[in-house]
Amino acid sequence: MEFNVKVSNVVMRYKDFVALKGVSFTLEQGKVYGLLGRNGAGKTTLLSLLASFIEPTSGTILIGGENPFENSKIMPHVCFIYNTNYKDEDETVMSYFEFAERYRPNFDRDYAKQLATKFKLPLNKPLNKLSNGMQSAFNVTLGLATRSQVTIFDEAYLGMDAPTRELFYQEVLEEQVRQPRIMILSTHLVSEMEYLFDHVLIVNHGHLIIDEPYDEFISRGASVTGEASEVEKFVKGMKQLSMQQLGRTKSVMTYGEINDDAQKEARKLGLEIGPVSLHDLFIHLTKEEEHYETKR
Ligand SMILES: Nc1ncnc2c1ncn2[C@@H]1O[C@H](COP(=O)(O)OP(=O)(O)OP(=O)(O)O)[C@@H](O)[C@H]1O
Repeated sequence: MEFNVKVSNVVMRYKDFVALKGVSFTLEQGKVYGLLGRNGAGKTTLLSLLASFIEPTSGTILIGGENPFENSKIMPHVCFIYNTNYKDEDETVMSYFEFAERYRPNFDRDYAKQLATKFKLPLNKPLNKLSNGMQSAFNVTLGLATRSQVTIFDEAYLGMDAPTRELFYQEVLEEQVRQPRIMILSTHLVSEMEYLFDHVLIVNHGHLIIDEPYDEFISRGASVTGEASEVEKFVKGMKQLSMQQLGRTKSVMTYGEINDDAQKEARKLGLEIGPVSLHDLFIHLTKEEEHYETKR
């Protein structure tokens, strides 16, 4: 069975606050999705809907062609990993693995133990005796070893140190080769994690403003640098996200295609066209103040 995800025109209202305002997208097996958004943009709300923790106010969510809400056929194949509070949890790491094995059809106990060794998780230690970073490593271990068709990590790295996060990222990449599935990584660590993403979703104020393959999205951003008046002429009419000027040298971040003719023109004018990072595009597409200049 294919567990692709189809979200159509989903609205989520909490009393009189609308957290998601008509969101539609599809997710395909074998891809890692980076879900980005400012604080309060609606990421956790969206992920909680996919995990059927809550039901949408309107719109539809289909996983494997079915409504996943309270659906015992679908739910075992969706795994939502988030920052869980284990302060009252005195079960051990190993007993959680045994529990997961009973309820998760694809849970791989050997892989879970390998990950526990990598993350230095003592199997016989109660969860509430693990440090914050170790609890996150435990969560990530469950998410990876559960091998659910739809695996969601909502800021799962909280508290992990940099080398541990790197171990997690490497496992995400290796797992996508070994057992391809849908993985969604919601994160604020954009620069650190962007190399993992096949596809980028950006939520802003409850709207999905970007839903694009990573490479296509990134290729639309450019920095145009050179003599100020030439740069101004060149970027006129383009969507401009930011500008910096030092003396007579100006650099403008643009968003939109710069075709081959325009590239040639830029070279003639002595302008340099460089790439822009996902981090920069994200910041400037979601910043609060008016863009200093928008499409004219
Ligand atoms: N149960 C709730 N009742 C009322 N409002 C809520 C509830 N849950 C979330 N919200 C509101 O919905 C909006 C989106 O919240 P959400 O947690 O989805 O954001 P987020 O993008 O995950 O943010 P962050 O990056 O800070 O974790 C916020 O304004 C939040 O206050």
